[in-house]
Amino acid sequence: MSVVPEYTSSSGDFRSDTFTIPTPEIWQTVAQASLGDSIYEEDRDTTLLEQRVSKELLGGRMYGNLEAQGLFCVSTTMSNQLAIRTHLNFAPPYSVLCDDRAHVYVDEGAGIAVLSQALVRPVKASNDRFLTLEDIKENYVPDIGDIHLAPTKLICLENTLHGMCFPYDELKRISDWCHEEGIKLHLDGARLWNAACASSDRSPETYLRDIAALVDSVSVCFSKSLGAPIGSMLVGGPRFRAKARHLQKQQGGGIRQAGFIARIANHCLNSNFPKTITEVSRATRAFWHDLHSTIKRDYGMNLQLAHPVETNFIFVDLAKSGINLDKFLEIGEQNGLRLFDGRLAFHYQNIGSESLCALKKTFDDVASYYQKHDYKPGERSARIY
Ligand SMILES: Cc1ncc(COP(=O)(O)O)c(C=O)c1O
Ligand SMILES: C[C@@H](O)[C@H](N)C(=O)O
Repeated sequence: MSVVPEYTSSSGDFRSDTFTIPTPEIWQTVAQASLGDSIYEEDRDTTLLEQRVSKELLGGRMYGNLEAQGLFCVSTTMSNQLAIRTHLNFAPPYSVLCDDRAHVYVDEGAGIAVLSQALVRPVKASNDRFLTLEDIKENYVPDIGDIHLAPTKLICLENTLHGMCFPYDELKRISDWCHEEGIKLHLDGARLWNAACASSDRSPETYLRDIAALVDSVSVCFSKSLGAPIGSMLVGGPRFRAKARHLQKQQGGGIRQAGFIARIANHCLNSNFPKTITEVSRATRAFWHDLHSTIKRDYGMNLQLAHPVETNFIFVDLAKSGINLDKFLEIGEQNGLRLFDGRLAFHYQNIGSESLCALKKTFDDVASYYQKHDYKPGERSARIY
């Protein structure tokens, strides 16, 4: 039986912000966790976290001034799929429209089709960054009684998506239109914390509240940039939460003594939002600025981005930059780094000087290699994010 090597640090891990590991402080907070059974809604820490996220952080109101209520979930895949099933409420034929890069479409195991029996309408963002209302209008399926069609009953947006922020004003336009058309709007906000900290025209706290007021439901995640090992929160109106909680139990997603998980999530909120998450984004942008300019100056290599750097991700387009994926991973490993491909995820445990020096040296070594070797595209292309 193969032995999995012990994972003791994420300082050299740029694969994703999901790889952060619990800190000693996290384990210390567990000792004070409440012990109630959260399936019977008897756990204090779970209830306090649900209330803190829905009432305090998201301002207590969803679209239509509905009271916001939180449902603690084990993952954001679960909270997204529960939201979709709850909104669609089993009346196919219908369809869900989303960005063709959306996690709910690309990375949730065809959950929309399998669990909600819905057609998915993936749409390419015409600006390569976020879906506009025009993109949606050109691709949604109207409910006009045509028995050939699967009318659009839900739109799922994502903020951030590939580290890019969804502009508030565009989300407002889409929200207004959706609700005139009788279409529900869910937001996959696994990294909504990051978008809030990157907002240029309102505080992170105000941003979260303003966003929640535009959507019918939102998922926020504790196990990404916040640094918790597990946990997500699905927030919606009272009837929505009641139905989602029923479906959660049906799917085996009910959690007995969830107090310690909820307490850890709350601890990570206190520790990392908004200050730490803001610092990670600043460090990410600064690293890219320095990397691009020095690699060009020292080696003449013009590194290309697949997406703009707005929060905690740098998406280097390896092929356009003339870098073979396998060579990049090989040199990264030589420098003690864990990489998936050109997507570099920054988090509060890998922005120390040693980590960033190892990452910079990786690119120096790659650029130096290509001063002596021609670029050969590899068999394997980068993961489709
Ligand atoms: C945008 C987005 N949504 C949802 C998820 C799913 O989260 P989880 O891993 O908790 O299921 C992820 C990945 O972690 C993600 O990047
Ligand atoms: C791969 C995906 O599920 C994960 N959310 C990530 O961004 O790493």
